[in-house]
Amino acid sequence: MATPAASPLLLPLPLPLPASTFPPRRAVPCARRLVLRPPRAGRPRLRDPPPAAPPPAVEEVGEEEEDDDAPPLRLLEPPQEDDPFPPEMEPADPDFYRIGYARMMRAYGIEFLEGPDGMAVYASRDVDPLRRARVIMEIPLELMLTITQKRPWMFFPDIIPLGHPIFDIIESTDPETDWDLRLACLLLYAFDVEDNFWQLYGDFLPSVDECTSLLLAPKHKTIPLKLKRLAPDHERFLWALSIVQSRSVNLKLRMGAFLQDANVLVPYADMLNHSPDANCFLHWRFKDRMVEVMIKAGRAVKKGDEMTIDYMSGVNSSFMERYGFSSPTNPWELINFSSDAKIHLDSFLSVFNIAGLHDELYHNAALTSGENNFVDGGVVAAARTLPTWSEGDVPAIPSLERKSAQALQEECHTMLESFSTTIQQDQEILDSDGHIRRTREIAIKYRLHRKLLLQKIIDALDIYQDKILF
Ligand SMILES: C[S@@+](CC[C@H](N)C(=O)[O-])C[C@H]1O[C@@H](n2cnc3c(N)ncnc32)[C@H](O)[C@@H]1O
Repeated sequence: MATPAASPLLLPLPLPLPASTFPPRRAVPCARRLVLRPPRAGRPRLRDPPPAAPPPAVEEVGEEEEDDDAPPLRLLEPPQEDDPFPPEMEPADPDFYRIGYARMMRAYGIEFLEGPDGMAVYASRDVDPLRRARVIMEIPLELMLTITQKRPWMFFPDIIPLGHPIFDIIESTDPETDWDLRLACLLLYAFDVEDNFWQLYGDFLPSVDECTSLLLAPKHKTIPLKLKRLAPDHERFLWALSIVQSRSVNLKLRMGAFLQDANVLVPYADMLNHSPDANCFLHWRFKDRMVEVMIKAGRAVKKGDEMTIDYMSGVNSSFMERYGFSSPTNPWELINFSSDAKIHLDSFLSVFNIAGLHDELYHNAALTSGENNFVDGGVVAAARTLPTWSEGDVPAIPSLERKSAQALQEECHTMLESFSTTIQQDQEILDSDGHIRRTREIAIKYRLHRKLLLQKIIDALDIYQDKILF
């Protein structure tokens, strides 16, 4: 990492991936299968290649522990080495050849495939639940884009010539609000540097058409003047912003004596999709400056399972703004009601056999008779978002409850009518054979999920009114 004040450090540049390692997005057919191979070393060698590095020892993370006798996950494939040089050649000073050496990412027991939500990471083998978290990917700092949120500004890539406008941008922007602008600069800069890793990795990033995060929340409408040198046109600038918004995460990085909150874009790990019930998490390994993707302790993984991380807790609208997607089962969904009407929390929960505390509501399906599958994530979301009351053991009065339920239903109807399309029309657009751009498709899905939730709340309140009589 470097600070703007420091003279540029000549740290090793990452070696580029061979173009064949990971077929580019735009060239890959729909049902593509992306298999990650450990890249070949590209530099000349005068001695036999060293034996393949053993899989790293799994570290203890937080409270999570690991079975000592568990077999390590194997690399996807053994490294492929260059042809050895003729034996009569003298080995030269190995240090000379280590200049410019860079560590590459390593992956264990996973593969990168195209799924319903774009590129994603899947288990390529079963993993038994372990008492400690287990590494499935390691990505060295040199490949990441990072910028710390407090001074001293430390960032990567750090081989930036003194006087470059990036220093100005970093100095003059607010890390709280403009973290995306700062990261976007680093991304654009990395693309400018010849042979930079990101020039190749960029082929696997979504194109402008596929970027959705700016669709509903265009934060930076114009390119700051200082950025013109990095982003020649507005589209490129927006693309970089969208990429960092939708793919970066916040991590605490310990660098020497500093423990810093940083915004980071971690290649390969940025292919992990989000789940509120994620089976993996990211961890900064201080000793050798690697980000690890780890399977959570106690989680069993079956071959073919999707590996996910939890991006953040938030309502669909925040997911849409930041990451460009929403989910119909997002347990954090929220609707803002303006009326004073409230329904009795315990009565509502008991009608649907929902128990637990507000943040951890769950449905007890065993208490539901027959094939009734009305209760799902949408009803749990409804229980969270509906205005409710609860006063000790004071029971609900059915007539008052029905009145409140009707008032809330009316408000949902008004919200539903405020959309320019109906649920059915949205569904028809999505089902139609005509080609719609991915950005539009995602925005329509978001709109649809919102409406489906409103409809679900209306239906749930119907059932509630029926049952509260008894
Ligand atoms: C960090 S990237 C993950 C990799 C991405 N799927 C790709 O194709 O490159 C985040 C993006 O993946 C998609 N995504 C991630 N999790 C999702 C989810 N649970 N549902 C729908 N889309 C999701 C969204 O488009 C989001 O902007």
